[in-house]
Amino acid sequence: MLRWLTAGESHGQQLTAILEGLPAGVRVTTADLDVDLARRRLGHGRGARMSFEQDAVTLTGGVRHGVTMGGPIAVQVGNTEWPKWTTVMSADPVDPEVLAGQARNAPLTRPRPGHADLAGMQKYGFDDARPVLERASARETAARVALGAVARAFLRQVLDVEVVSHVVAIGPVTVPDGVVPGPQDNPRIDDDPVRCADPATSAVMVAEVDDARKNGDTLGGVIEVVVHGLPPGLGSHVHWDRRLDSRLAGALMGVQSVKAVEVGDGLETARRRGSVAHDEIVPEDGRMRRVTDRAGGIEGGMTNGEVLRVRAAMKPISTVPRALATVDVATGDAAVAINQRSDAIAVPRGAVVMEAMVALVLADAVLEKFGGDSVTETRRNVQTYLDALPFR
Ligand SMILES: Cc1cc2nc3c(=O)[nH]c(=O)nc-3n(C[C@H](O)[C@H](O)[C@H](O)COP(=O)(O)O)c2cc1C
Ligand SMILES: C=C(O[C@@H]1CC(C(=O)O)=C[C@@H](OP(=O)(O)O)[C@H]1O)C(=O)O
Repeated sequence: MLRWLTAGESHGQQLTAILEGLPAGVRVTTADLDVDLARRRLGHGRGARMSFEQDAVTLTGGVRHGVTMGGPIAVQVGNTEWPKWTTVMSADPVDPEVLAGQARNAPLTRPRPGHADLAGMQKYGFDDARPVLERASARETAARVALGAVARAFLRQVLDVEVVSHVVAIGPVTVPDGVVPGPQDNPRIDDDPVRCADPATSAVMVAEVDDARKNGDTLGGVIEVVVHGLPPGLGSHVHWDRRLDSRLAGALMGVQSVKAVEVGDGLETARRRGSVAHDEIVPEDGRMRRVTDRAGGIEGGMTNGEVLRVRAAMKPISTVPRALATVDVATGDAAVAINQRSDAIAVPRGAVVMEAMVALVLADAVLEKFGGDSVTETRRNVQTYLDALPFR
């Protein structure tokens, strides 16, 4: 079983993450983590912080000379914002007079509709949104992406699995059906300002982002994660919490601002008749082939050997410059919500976070099916299974 945890605040000293349960022998370096962290910072519509936040990443446990040793893998991602926040975010008590002189420490009492501010203040008994937004912030996804890079290395090394993603909708602008990136397409898609795999749609998406920003507004959208190279049989039909679709949906819904998850053709499937909703199986050269991949590579909660496709829908950013109505909790009066430096849209960056979550869930499912204390052992178990697989 693979377990992972993150800790740390948006303007704290650093994020900390631990990944436990990965076998020994996975080749992974700081540079591998840097690749995905850099990808997470890109994208048209990103906020100012993403142009200077450096994501200073260090592997602090579980890896020696570029190879995992079987123990928990520990990662820290330093916040380059920290020097400006040492007093306001200090773990130890600070002299109240010193704090009073810090403009950044002024209580945030005008909660943003759509962010965690108000529900978090009520739940935890705060009269200031700061302690809520610091942890609700998607800054935390940098830690998940660092762990996802480790999971990605494992998947590549045991199964040649590639996890790619693309943005399929921004606001009302949607890519045409049938655009599915290949296993090596991430670098090409990364070059696109909105990580869209279709150049014509990309241009319209960019215009949509520019228009929203010009009007003091924000946007959401839909991301599709596509996974090539998975064998059939990951996950299981036997119990709800062993279903791979259930585990993927939970992991993707666990990313800030995700409001819906679809597997394969998802909601569209529900609108079709059965005769055109499923993936027919035909014999070909003594093997079997699926005519389509509407199911997105999962049937009965298990991979079926086809390309895996899952989609996550992100709501628009809730720090809307054209400020939304709220109540000042200090006075009870009508007010406009906090507006501060923010992304106008985080969907292109969010795609890299979704990849990380999918990679972590798949690495867990691979270990559940094949076990192994070393990459060599896991690979051997995979090969034995594939060699014995009927109807292949
Ligand atoms: C990668 C990423 C970046 C985000 N950037 C911002 C941002 O700059 N400003 C903001 O208000 N919300 C941003 N969000 C969304 C908030 O984190 C989210 O609205 C908040 O956590 C509440 O969402 P929830 O209701 O889904 O929990 C971002 C989300 C992600 C995934
Ligand atoms: C810092 C990151 O994203 C942040 C997520 C976020 C939010 O409310 O979720 C708000 C913004 O933070 P700040 O107000 O400090 O600019 C984003 O920049 C990051 O992704 O690394």
